[in-house]
Amino acid sequence: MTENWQVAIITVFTVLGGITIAAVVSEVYMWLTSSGFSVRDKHCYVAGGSQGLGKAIAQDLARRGAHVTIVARRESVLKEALEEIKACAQLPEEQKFYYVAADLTNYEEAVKAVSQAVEKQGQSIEILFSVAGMACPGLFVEQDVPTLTKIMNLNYFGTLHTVHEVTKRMVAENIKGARIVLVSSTLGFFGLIGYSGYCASKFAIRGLAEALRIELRMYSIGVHCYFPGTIFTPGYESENLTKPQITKDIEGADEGMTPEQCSKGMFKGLVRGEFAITTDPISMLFRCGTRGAIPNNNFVLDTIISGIAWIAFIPWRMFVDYTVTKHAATVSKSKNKMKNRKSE
Ligand SMILES: NC(=O)C1=CN([C@@H]2O[C@H](COP(=O)(O)OP(=O)(O)OC[C@H]3O[C@@H](n4cnc5c(N)ncnc54)[C@H](OP(=O)(O)O)[C@@H]3O)[C@@H](O)[C@H]2O)C=CC1
Ligand SMILES: CCCCCCCCCCCCCCCC(=O)[C@@H](N)CO
Repeated sequence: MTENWQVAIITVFTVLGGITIAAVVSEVYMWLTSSGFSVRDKHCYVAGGSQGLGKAIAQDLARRGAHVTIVARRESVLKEALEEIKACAQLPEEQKFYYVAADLTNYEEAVKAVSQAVEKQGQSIEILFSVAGMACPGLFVEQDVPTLTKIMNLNYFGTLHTVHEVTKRMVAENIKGARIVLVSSTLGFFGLIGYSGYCASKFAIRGLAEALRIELRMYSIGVHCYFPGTIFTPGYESENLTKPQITKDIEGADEGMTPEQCSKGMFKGLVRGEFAITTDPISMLFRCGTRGAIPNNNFVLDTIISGIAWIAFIPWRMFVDYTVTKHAATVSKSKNKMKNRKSE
């Protein structure tokens, strides 16, 4: 006769086995439906490619045999970066590398940059990486509206200008294997103190990417969105100059990655055919927990992780809310002290 404990063991193994098989089937499904991500001989346009994440992506593109154009404002930085990118070329004799200096927040300049890149390369843009972005953290009431607008102007409208121009050309020229890769942030999944303007801009990119993923199927243009956590870049160093201490304290839980690690992980996701790409565990947890109707990267694992996330979000919320409340009490205490000192 089968004992109860035997039934229990058999049940556990059947469930675990079932989950494993389903996860493997989901993986095979991803593999079958992904058309890969070949950049060889293709014109890849990297907006914001002169430093940080954009430069690391451009270097990986060079290693994979692409023709690369990088775009940013400062010509001296572009020049130096281009040499570093060229040095990574897989086939230095055949690959072409150019830079275009432009301020992408200006629509006319963004459009002109695209046509200059196409002219220089003598080849239409087949893959677009829209990476240029900035964070200018601060407490909402201490920041002025022009600062908050500046963030949106680069992160959202800068992205929009280039994406719109490049997409129109891809459609008109019926480019085969065309892809658009947008860069949001883990803060495109959830809000955080000190990042109000930034979160809004990165949520906007997620919205744009989700809608375009569906719409651009009409023209067989693949759309992907990358959601990185902390990356150690020049941009990260400058955002730290204005970042409130409380924001630093909370985000300290995020280990951070180098731009090279991020780019490598992003390409892995692109090759797997993922729409929403994450490369660190915290961003993965928030991707699954806030996935809405976006495509899964593995139906079974994402569903299990989303369940874990919804439970993990409870202590997370308690922690951030408590930290902010405690911070408010400290601030008002020190304000009172100052007042008393003045009146003495
Ligand atoms: N670093 C981080 O912790 C994280 C970053 N991200 C996102 O990743 C992306 C890259 O970030 P990161 O590498 O840190 O940024 P960096 O500031 O290091 O690099 C930004 C790049 O964009 C260019 N750029 C900035 N403004 C403009 C403009 N108006 N017109 C044209 N080009 C411009 C810069 O060149 P120039 O100044 O010469 O114009 C540079 O090449 C951003 O979208 C960012 O929001 C997401 C999550 C975390
Ligand atoms: C449920 C479990 C919770 C686990 C702990 C979470 C830790 C908080 C992570 C906050 C990370 C913020 C990264 C910002 C990246 C970015 O976009 C800016 N650097 C702008 O460039």
